[in-house]
Amino acid sequence: MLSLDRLSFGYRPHEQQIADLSLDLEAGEVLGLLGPNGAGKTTLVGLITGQLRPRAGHVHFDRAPVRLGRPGIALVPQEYAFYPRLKVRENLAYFAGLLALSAAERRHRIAAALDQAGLTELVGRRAGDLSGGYKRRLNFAIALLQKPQLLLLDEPTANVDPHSRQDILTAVRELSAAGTAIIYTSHLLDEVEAIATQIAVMHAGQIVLRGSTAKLLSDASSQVRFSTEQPLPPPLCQQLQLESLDSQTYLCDLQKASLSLAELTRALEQAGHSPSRLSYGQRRLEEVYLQCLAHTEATA
Ligand SMILES: Nc1ncnc2c1ncn2[C@@H]1O[C@H](COP(=O)(O)OP(=O)(O)OP(=O)(O)O)[C@@H](O)[C@H]1O
Repeated sequence: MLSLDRLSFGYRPHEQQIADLSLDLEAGEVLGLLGPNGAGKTTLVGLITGQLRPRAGHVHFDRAPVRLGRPGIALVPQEYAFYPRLKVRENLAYFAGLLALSAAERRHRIAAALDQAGLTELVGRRAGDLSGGYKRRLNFAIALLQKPQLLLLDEPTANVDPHSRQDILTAVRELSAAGTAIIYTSHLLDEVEAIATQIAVMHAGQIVLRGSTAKLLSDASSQVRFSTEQPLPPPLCQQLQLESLDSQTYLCDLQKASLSLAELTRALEQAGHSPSRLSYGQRRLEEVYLQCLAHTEATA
């Protein structure tokens, strides 16, 4: 459905914020787009929606090149994108009026968007007077008016309370179940782990890790993470094939190192380093993400 082919982009002639990036996404998938500050997530979102033009490469949606305002692609931006002086109802009526719809279809879409975003009770409130969480919901409702096939959400739950966050996540799940492809950028990894079917990690304008959430988490399930009181000597790290996450936190892939958990702890104890805060089994996305970035930075 969405296909990015060898995209490059720079804000200025000698800069490159997106570097030879390719990515595909199918209907109904929720892609968690992760990466540290400045990795290029918002820039990539701008290229997908057609707000930015690639220097090289292509963005295709349903096999046609993407242009700004293409029907079927909607964005929930980081910043508030409505008229604060207008009421909630007036904002929705204004944005629905920009779509080529019959009056009946407009009314229907407004009611559905209000319902999906949990805003029905607040239609008469001035948008600027809403709380931060409800302003986010209004941003979301405006994007839903289009009934998008591809919905991009750029940190939609930043500064949102747990209740509003759950409502937004529920709405995202419902949209994905109905076939909408979703790209979701967030720094809240628990949230991404809960809703994303696919993960892409960006670093310096490139995708450094990509795969299904289930596969990425299960691939890492033979890994043990532990801490020690003192940094371990490099020969011991080499012998046990340990990857250093920070000066006193290590990761061992038992499968790759051909070790059992008992053998690993015995070897550490024999060398005088009792492991503490040891975790083993299904990994959390946060660990996979941090490991990926540590590895990327170490090899950069
Ligand atoms: N309008 C702009 N003009 C020039 N440079 C920009 C502009 N917008 C972003 N950049 C630069 O592009 C790079 C990528 O920024 P971008 O906002 O896409 O990152 P991000 O991954 O979304 O970060 P964050 O997690 O902080 O939102 C950064 O180095 C940033 O300084």
